Amino acid sequence: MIASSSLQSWLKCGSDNNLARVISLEFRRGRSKRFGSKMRFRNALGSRLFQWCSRENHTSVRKLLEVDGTSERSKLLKKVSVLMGYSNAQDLVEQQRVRRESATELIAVFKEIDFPEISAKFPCIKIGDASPIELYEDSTNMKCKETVLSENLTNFIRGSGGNLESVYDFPNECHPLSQTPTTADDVSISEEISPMAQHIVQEPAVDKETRPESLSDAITSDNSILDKNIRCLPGTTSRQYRQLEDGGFHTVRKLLQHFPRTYADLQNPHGPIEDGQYIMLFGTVISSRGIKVKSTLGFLEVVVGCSIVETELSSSVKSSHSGAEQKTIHLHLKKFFSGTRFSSQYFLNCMSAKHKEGDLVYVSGKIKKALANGHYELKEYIIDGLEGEGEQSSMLDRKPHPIYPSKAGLKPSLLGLSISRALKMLNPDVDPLPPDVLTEFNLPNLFDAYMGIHKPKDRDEADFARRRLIFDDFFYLQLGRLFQMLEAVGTRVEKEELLYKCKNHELNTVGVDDWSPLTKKLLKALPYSLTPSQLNAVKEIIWDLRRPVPMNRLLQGDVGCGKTIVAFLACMEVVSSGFQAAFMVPTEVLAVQHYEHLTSLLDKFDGDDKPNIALLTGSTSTRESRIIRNGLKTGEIAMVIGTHSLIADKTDFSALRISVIDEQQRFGVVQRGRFNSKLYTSSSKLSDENTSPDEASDSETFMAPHVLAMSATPIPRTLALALYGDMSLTQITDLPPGRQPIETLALEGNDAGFKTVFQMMRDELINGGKVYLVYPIIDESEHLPQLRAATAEFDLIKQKFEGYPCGLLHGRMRSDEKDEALSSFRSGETRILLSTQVIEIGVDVPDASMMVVMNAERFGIAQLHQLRGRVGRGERKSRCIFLASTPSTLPRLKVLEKSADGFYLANADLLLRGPGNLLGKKQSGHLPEFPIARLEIDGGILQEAHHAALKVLAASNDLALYPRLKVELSMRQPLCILGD
Ligand SMILES: Nc1ncnc2c1ncn2[C@@H]1O[C@H](COP(=O)(O)OP(=O)(O)OP(=O)(O)O)[C@@H](O)[C@H]1O
Repeated sequence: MIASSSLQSWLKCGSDNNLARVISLEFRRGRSKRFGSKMRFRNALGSRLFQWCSRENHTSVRKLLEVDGTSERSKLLKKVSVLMGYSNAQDLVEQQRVRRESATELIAVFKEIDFPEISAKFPCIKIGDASPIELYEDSTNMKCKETVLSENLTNFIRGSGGNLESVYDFPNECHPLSQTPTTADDVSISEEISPMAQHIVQEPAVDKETRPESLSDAITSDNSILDKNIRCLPGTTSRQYRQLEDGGFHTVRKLLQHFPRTYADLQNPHGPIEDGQYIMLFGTVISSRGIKVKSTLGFLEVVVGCSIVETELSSSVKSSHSGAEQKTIHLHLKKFFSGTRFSSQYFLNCMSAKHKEGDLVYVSGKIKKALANGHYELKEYIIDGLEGEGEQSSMLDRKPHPIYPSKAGLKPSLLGLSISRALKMLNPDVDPLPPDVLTEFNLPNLFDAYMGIHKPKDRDEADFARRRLIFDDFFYLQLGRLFQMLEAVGTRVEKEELLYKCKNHELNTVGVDDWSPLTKKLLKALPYSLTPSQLNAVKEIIWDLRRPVPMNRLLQGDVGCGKTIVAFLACMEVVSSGFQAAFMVPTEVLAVQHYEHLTSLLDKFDGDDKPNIALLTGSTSTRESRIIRNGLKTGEIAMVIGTHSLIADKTDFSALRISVIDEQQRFGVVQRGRFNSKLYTSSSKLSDENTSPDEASDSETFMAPHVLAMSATPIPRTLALALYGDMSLTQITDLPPGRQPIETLALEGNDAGFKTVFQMMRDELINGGKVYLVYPIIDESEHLPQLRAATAEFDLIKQKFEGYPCGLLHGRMRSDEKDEALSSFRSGETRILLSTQVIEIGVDVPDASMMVVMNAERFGIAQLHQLRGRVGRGERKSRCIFLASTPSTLPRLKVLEKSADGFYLANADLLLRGPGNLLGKKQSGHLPEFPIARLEIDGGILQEAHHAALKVLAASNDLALYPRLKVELSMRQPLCILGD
């Protein structure tokens, strides 16, 4: 008894903290099999106690503590814990954990931030320049805390050789509460430490007038706060730091670039609530309790009361809106915990304490079931507290409440809280963009943009902010790319030309009067006038062709918008100057079609200046192709239209100046590059009068041909190149006059579906239309019995539509048979064409008015869009029917019902497939990380960003005038990811 009280008094006299830590350690080691060593136990706890006993000569106490063997170990731990005033060892561990976390968090703030390391990494961070003592000097309160900390918490550490981590820090998986479900978000410490941390992050205000303009000065300017380590965030616990870092949020910028996925409308929804419905409501915590069901099971139940407006008249309280009723519903949020550890009353109490009665919260989830009138159980829910007065008042002010997507298992509430803290650190002067760019492009400054996206006053402010942040995404990409190009271009001429282009980006067209005579002649020969955007496209391309730097341009326009004639005109411009043009298409059918189209136009030329045009495909006879190749080599042939044969090794050009690649997505990267190896010789003259003879000969020798790629549906890689690469973009945005939208229907290909389709076909044929039937395969396949085959259905269709001649077209037919089938359909000799996807690319039969695609789910979205583009190419109203094999595939096809916009559909594809490796040869890959931009709707901002980047580089091509932009660029965009 005496021994016991003596030990008790010793335990209570100041060393209890240390001893408790030892016991806690031993207890946890005992639980974790990995650490259940008797040896350690003796060393750690035993030796301390025995030392003390020996010193104090307490033999009786010594006896009391004398235990041998691990079976007695737990008894001792319990005994000592009770003597120390805890109910048992587990209770001690629990309380130690709470203390330990608080301590570690505080120590983290004082000790863990390695200021010199941070400042070495980020020279812009000023705190590293000052000695830590000075930093803390102002904060006596904090200094005091640090001293207490040092004394209380580091005593025993010193006794253990100063190695806190090794002695007390457990690997996460061994921590008894490490498996705590992530419902807990301990922020209690944050209030305590925030004043100090705020002090740390506050930087001296910089007088705008005296702002340094040199690069080194700029590096230390305030915009660099964005690249500070998040460990500088005020009021954040070390556990939260770790969580954030594990989630990839290493810098303030990363955090601020985690944008809300949406904003909650603070008006709770109207209408009745049904089972399974997804709801997002604001409300007040009514109760929160942790209930232990049995020794290994417990649950937490939080009841939230939300006020909603219902349209049903049965509810009790009338609102001011006529016909609407306001009532309070109760949401029951339950979370179950299993295992003795998590079902302890202590743990459950801790969990329930997270939500206090009266707390304002935001709840989202699915209604599981109605429990009673006005009471609903919610599943898969998220409950976010509205932390701090700011958020609560934002709720009361009915401001939009940002909803953050979770990332790497981080709770949206933690992210929201950390973002709020990061915003507090921001300086209004954080923007590296020059003010004139902001004014010209009507953008908010960066500070306002971050505030506006995370804490908008209203939706408009959020939208305005979003515009700026999207602009930044694109602007730095464009700036980086152009900057890199300027740095990298080899010759002086190219550099100057590129700069010229940058400086005069608004003068980038050549008016019709200045076109070459041949180009003007072709324009005159057309049976129609060009649409405004076709005309603009030609002007833009011709301007580029006259630069002595190779053009790399994408001509994008939706199916049937008339890209071919634009490319023909560009070829004529080059031919007119004595150079050669090559026009490469992916199929023979298309090559023949283009060849016939162009020759028919050239036939209208009067005089004898008609250029010599040739057709070269795989089906061209050996003799004929030898003659053509010879003509290309000698320069006798000015323009060649063909397939892959154009890039065969044996095809040489005398002065190739432009290569047009139609439907360029059909060609691989390597194939496109092959044209570059066909450098033209310097024998021909240059058309650019502005270029001096010296420069001309320089560039002539080394310049690769201009490349004009055409695409209706840019595949992901193309799109990515337009964004990242040096590919300029010309768009045709209008359709020739008289075109009507194609009526699109996605139907299930069952009996009823076919009946409808056949009836529609009949109506179309009676009205004089022509119908394409597209099949996924040529012949029936045993392995794929569900697929319809073109040849197998030929007779059936002939029978069904007697009196309407049918044709067949597929890839296994001979070239002349294909031409024959297509020209019969074009002339109207056949009215129904059963075909495979061979018609997908570029086939132009203007009066074809209906298309039916069998087993449409077998085709990609972009492919279906291309196929659909084979109809609606004239003035006749057209229809396209996609037949799905199963109902489950219908939703994907319905995307095409809703949109006829190639860019939108390409993006749907982009999201599914990723844009591929930009610089490699792969055609598949992952989506680039755009934190906020959505390509399908933000193309306009991309253009603006491009212009802004040009403007900046035009003013200072090496960015010497904009040091802050240069720093920002390197922080955002390590240039290596852009290639080169
Ligand atoms: N300005 C115009 N006015 C009237 N018709 C035009 C005009 N421009 C082109 N066309 C006609 O529109 C049809 C489609 O043109 P074209 O084949 O060049 O389209 P495209 O953009 O290449 O389409 P796709 O991507 O499907 O190949 C052709 O019959 C062409 O003669």
